[in-house]
Amino acid sequence: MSDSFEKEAALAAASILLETNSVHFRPDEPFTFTSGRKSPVYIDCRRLISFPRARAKLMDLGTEMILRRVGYESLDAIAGGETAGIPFAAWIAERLSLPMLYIRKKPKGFGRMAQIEGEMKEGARVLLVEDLASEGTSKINFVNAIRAAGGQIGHTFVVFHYGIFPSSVESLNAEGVQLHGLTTWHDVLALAHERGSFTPAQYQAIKSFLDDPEAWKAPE
Ligand SMILES: O=P(O)(O)OC[C@H]1O[C@H](OP(=O)(O)OP(=O)(O)O)[C@H](O)[C@@H]1O
Ligand SMILES: O=C(O)c1cc(=O)[nH]c(=O)[nH]1
Repeated sequence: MSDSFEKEAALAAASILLETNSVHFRPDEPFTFTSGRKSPVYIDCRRLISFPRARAKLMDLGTEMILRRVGYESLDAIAGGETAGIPFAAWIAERLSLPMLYIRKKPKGFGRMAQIEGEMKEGARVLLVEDLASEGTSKINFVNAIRAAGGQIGHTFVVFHYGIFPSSVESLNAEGVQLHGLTTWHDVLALAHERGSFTPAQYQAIKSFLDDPEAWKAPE
């Protein structure tokens, strides 16, 4: 983290995720990611919508991060990724006084057959907003949809970025898209350790997954 704003943002977001019980650890019954990967940990950012003070703080920080990193006059629309990205995109669009869109995972199979909902002008500079990035698979799908519909995209914002899968940043960078996240697993784990949120055994197990997710094996 480069400056005091970024440090404050990372700490506040990590603290909110812990306080709202959005951080899950379940080694005996692993979670399945969108990519198909099995994992003993899962972050449920969808819960955040039910906590008005926490979500307002996160959206204030997110808006500030976007203004600092992307700019004040460099975006024409804010697009939420179906499903979890949609409410966050709405709150950020409101704060930035920009039009909002949402992007379906797949084109709707009937009606207009649209994948992008809302009015996206040809060449619009779109920010993709999502709740979270793990391996980046869903982001690439949404980026392709924005481009196929005539939009431009160079930035995506998430509340939480795993920060342990280099492929997430690399695959987006290869598409010319920068990923901006408020906080990562490194921030959450450090704060959880400081607060004693996990037992020493849980802490070690989570750390060993985060240090080397490829080596982690789900129980038979
Ligand atoms: O693959 P990544 O780009 O790293 O992001 C992981 C995605 O997985 C989750 O969505 P999920 O597919 O579970 O759908 P949902 O938003 O409809 O719950 C989450 O909301 C992210 O969008
Ligand atoms: O990769 C995913 O699908 C994923 C991971 C995670 O921790 N939380 C989530 O909502 N999705």
